[in-house]
Amino acid sequence: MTNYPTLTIIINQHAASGHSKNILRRVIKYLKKEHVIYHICSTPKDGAQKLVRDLINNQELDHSIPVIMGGDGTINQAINGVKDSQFPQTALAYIPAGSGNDFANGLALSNYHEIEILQRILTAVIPKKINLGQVEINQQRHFFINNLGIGMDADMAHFANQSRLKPFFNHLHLNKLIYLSQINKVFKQGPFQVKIQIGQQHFNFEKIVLCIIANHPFIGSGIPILPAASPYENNLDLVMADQLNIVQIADLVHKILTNGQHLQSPLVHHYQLHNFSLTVTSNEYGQMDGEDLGNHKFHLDFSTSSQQFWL
Ligand SMILES: Nc1ncnc2c1ncn2[C@@H]1O[C@H](COP(=O)(O)OP(=O)(O)OP(=O)(O)O)[C@@H](O)[C@H]1O
Repeated sequence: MTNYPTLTIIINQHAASGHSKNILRRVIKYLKKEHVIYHICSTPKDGAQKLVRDLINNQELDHSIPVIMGGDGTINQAINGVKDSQFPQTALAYIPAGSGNDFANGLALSNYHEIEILQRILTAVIPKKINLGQVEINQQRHFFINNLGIGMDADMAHFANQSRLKPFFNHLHLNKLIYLSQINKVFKQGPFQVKIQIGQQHFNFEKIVLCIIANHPFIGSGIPILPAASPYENNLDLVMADQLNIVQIADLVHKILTNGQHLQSPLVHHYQLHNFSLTVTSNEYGQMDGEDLGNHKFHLDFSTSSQQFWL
């Protein structure tokens, strides 16, 4: 017998086009070598949310640590399952196994091999508190780990998901190229109006093309769009960009990728906030942790929450 905790591994075997199964194989090999007791549950087609909620509500975890293995979509669903459950304080562990893994970038887990992450989980003494975004959409509460975006990033995600080229790029493991291939459609979308309310104060922005509310610095598989954002701080970063010409876009992209000076541009608006409302008055695409929110007007009430992690 070892002193290690028992693990319940909740794996999305389809994450990263099935590559998550290779990570699971290496994890199991290590657990067997160390005589750790573990159980495996695979996520169903509709994801991890109901599975995690039911495991908690039916007390099937039986004091084991739930270890989520998958990408950003899977960890988002797992957290929403915890929050929906009768024990919303339940701590999770996470081994990134997706294609993008931006949440893992935000937690600096991407610097570690999966077996190092596993060793940290097995030897952690107390769970750490990680900040989450919380948003109310049509009186329904959702939690996000990465970001919620309206405008260019959501347009790009929407058109990429619709594209007939997507399976082709996925097959070649060139997932990021699908986004670049959609850039001409994204530029055809016009600017939109955003209204922000912070307490009693109201702010209007007339010609916004990009609006992102983020919990950590990274979007799009490691692009540090909000270098000051931290998942350990109890706030959210809001960044908006005004309508830009191609030269201004090139300049901002260069600054994002080199020195983080893009936030100083007069065309970029940046705030760190705790509680605020955001209204978009025209029909626009939205995304939350990569999930398409559709094309419509938005009224969103943001606040923060937290999730305990064995890290
Ligand atoms: N058994 C399954 N069969 C088909 N799809 C599944 C199954 N389990 C989960 N999924 C789907 O996988 C998607 C989530 O994938 P996830 O985000 O974890 O991986 P990824 O897309 O490779 O990584 P990332 O989001 O980090 O780029 C969800 O939409 C979920 O519905």
